[in-house]
Amino acid sequence: MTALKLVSSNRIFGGDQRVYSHESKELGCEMKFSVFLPPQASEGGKLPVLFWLSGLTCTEANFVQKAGGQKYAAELGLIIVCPDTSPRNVNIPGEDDSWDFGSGAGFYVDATQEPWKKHYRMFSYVTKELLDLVEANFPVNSEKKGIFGHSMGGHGALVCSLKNLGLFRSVSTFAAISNPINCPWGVKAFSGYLGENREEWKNWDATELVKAYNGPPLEVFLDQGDADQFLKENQLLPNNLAEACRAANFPFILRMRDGYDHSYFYIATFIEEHLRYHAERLQ
Ligand SMILES: N[C@@H](CCC(=O)N[C@@H](CS)C(=O)NCC(=O)O)C(=O)O
Repeated sequence: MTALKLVSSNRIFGGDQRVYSHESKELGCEMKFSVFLPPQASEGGKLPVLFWLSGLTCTEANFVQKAGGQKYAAELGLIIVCPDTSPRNVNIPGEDDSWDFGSGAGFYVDATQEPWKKHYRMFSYVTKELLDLVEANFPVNSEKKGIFGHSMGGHGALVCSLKNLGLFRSVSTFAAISNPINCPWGVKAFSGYLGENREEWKNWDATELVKAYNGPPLEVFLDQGDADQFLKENQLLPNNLAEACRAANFPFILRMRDGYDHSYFYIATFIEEHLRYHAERLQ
């Protein structure tokens, strides 16, 4: 396992907000991730861990700087790990050309298509390599893992939990891309990373995965602002996922938030509710 390099560490609410870098085998490049260690991390016990997956254009920094989650994670004794959203500087022609494909837009899938397939393996990176690194380096209770995310990262949280039966015990999303095979962002990303076979896309689509789910009991907490511009542009399609959950008897909570948009202002407003939700399920 590769060594972690400490990039920064700042005390906040009695815990430490850190950034680390490491050489990723899955992605074939140097990656950064952030980790919040609550005060309880220095008391010798093992703590629950949450993985936060960010949306398009983000890095490991957006959540820690804008969501305001540390205060509640410090109170609840939760470790929060935030990876970057794609490989970086891997010299693929055009990797930096769009904000919704390539750099900053890895979509948490394992690409099968040239020229992306060697590096764009964010699904395996998050659910195997990063998870192993976190368990080896921080005081984590490996029985108590949850995952949550925003927009593209909400899609990632759903897919990482629905495809890894039993790995994550709690899942929540803010403004998730809920049915990517039927929205412009998803069609663009899946065409590029996964090719033109739309049957294969279903293996990476939360709405389709819920229909086929055959794992241990799981509930998804879906959160959505009703003034979200991307909801209006049919990029998010939460009702398609809710409908699939209803039809499959898959437990879900859908909270619509009056007047909230897609931004981290919205996330900061409801982050406490999500962190308490995870803490309760990871007790
Ligand atoms: N770049 C896009 C917006 C992309 C966007 O809204 N990204 C969301 C995730 S999908 C985000 O979290 N942005 C970073 C931030 O708000 O800190 C635009 O200008 O329309």
